[in-house]
Amino acid sequence: MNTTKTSKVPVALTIAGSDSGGGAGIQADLRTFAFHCVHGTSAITCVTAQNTLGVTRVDAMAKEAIEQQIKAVCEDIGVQAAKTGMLLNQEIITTVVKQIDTHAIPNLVVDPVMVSRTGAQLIDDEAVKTLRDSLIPLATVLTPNRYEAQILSGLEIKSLDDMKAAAQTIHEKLKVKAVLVKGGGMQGSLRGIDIWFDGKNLETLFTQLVATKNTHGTGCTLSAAIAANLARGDSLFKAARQAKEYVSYALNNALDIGKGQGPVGHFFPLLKK
Ligand SMILES: Nc1ncnc2c1ncn2[C@@H]1O[C@H](COP(=O)(O)OP(=O)(O)OP(=O)(O)O)[C@@H](O)[C@H]1O
Ligand SMILES: Cc1ncc(CO)c(N)n1
Repeated sequence: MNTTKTSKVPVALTIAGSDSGGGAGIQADLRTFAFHCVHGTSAITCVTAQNTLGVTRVDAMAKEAIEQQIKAVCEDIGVQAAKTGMLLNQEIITTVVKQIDTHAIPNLVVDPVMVSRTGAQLIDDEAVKTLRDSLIPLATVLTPNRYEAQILSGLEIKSLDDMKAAAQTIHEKLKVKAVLVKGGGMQGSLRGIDIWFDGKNLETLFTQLVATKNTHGTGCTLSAAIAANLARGDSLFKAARQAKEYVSYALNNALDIGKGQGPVGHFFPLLKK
């Protein structure tokens, strides 16, 4: 008698960096996929020595290693959605774009990791240009933070109206299906607010501001949750709206570990769907 239970489960792929501290990157993505009952696969683009205080070293993976990871997953398992996170340089971005095209990866969520929430640039200008011109046009959903939205829209973002203008400008300029401008880098209660635009609907996604310093990995968790929801078959806006709620849960369950900014908490009851 066949006693093994098999199930058709949605599969998502994260193409991102490794965070040794476990709070962001593929570590946050895979936990997020799991809590959405989505099987998580990964292609590591770079390895960071990182903790709650910051990043002390970054090593890029060879482009062949990135190619082979994506190929191995797509040729055997297949994915219903994917997200991109930290793509360190132009060569990595170009490699990832080629693989996304070769394997026709659907439902791509691009988290354009270029500038940290505090405004520190994370990748060089050449990489920013390649990200904007080659990868972002492939995005189903783009999730820039405040500073990344300023770069991509060319607009200064200080208010909610500025966030709305930036979302519409980015959608128009970069031809993405939908864009979610994240508010974590804004001031006051705006930190809990994101602006969605998909060419038709301009929506404000509001959650209460969570008074915690432990917000490491919020951006990774949000984009991974959107990808997980898309892999499960949700519509674009529903995927984003539910992901926003998930991040709010994760912030309210943040982990007080390390001497700096602890990670958001993915450990709470499985989502009731
Ligand atoms: N203190 C907070 N309370 C409520 N929501 C928050 C808070 N901080 C961030 N968020 C939410 O977290 C999500 C990520 O936004 P953020 O601007 O922090 O992205 P990011 O800079 O890419 O994140 P990361 O720091 O992980 O790179 C957004 O939905 C934002 O509204
Ligand atoms: C590996 C990695 N990816 C993304 C971020 C952005 O939070 C980070 N800090 N580390």
